Amino acid sequence: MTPLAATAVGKRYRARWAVRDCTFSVPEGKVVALVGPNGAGKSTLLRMAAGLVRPTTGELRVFGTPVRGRIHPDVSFLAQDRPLYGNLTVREMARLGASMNDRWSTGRVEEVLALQAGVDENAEIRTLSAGARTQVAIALALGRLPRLLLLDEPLSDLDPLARDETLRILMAEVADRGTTVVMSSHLLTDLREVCDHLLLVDAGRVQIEGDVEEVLARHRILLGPVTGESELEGARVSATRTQRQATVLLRDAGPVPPGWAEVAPDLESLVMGYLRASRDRRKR
Ligand SMILES: Nc1ncnc2c1ncn2[C@@H]1O[C@H](COP(=O)(O)OP(=O)(O)OP(=O)(O)O)[C@@H](O)[C@H]1O
Repeated sequence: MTPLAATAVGKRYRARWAVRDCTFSVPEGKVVALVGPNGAGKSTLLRMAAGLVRPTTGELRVFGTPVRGRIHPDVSFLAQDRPLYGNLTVREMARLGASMNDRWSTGRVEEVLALQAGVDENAEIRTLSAGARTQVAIALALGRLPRLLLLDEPLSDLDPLARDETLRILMAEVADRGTTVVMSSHLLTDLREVCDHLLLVDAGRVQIEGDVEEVLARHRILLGPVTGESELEGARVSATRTQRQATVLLRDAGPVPPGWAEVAPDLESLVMGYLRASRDRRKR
């Protein structure tokens, strides 16, 4: 069953669309990178999937069930503001989690906390650094034993060690339990090593979506003379030019014309190419 599917989903705040006509589906047991610049609509999409925000148009389904104003029992959501009670200790917060959730594993929370070297279970939440609070929030999210884990910018305030710990915990979660993880970031570098599936959004719209290897395999970067661009076959995503040389990102490229060199893009250059195209469309 598809963990998360969106059909023509849009969200309008007053006159402005935060998310527009988004259609995608997320494969089971994979790590999905929800990437896009600031203000792209990532948090809005995740909040809609968690049932916290109602779409203006379209529909989201979680494991086949339409999301209707409440979180699906198989979903955990880590919100960007990490809502935790500052005057409780980490241990007390975990006990509160147990009392608030029908399905809960204290053992799982303790297991995750034990893997997070920088988190003291007896410390009051308000004394913790932002990074440690994020780690506690992730442990609590896993305590719900989710089948779908939605994480809004989970790595943004973690130091390199905590980031590494967190990624290992999430990788083990996917490998051992088959959990699907959707993680947002405005930096692809955060997620590049771990993601199987890419969902790139900008200006509220999906720019590209799919299995990372398949997406990469469909694209080519061609370098050649600016005067010869009309010879290129394939769907042009974007291009940059110096006086003499053009660098063109193509989808489903045809044969390479004489005088042109071909390079396989990495995920970084592919994402940059799509974001450049999106920005150019907005400028027009
Ligand atoms: N509650 C709200 N009321 C009005 N506008 C909103 C609200 N929430 C989000 N927006 C607007 O919707 C757009 C998308 O915001 P969103 O937070 O979803 O983007 P994002 O990709 O998560 O950005 P960031 O990486 O900065 O967190 C932005 O222009 C934002 O200002």
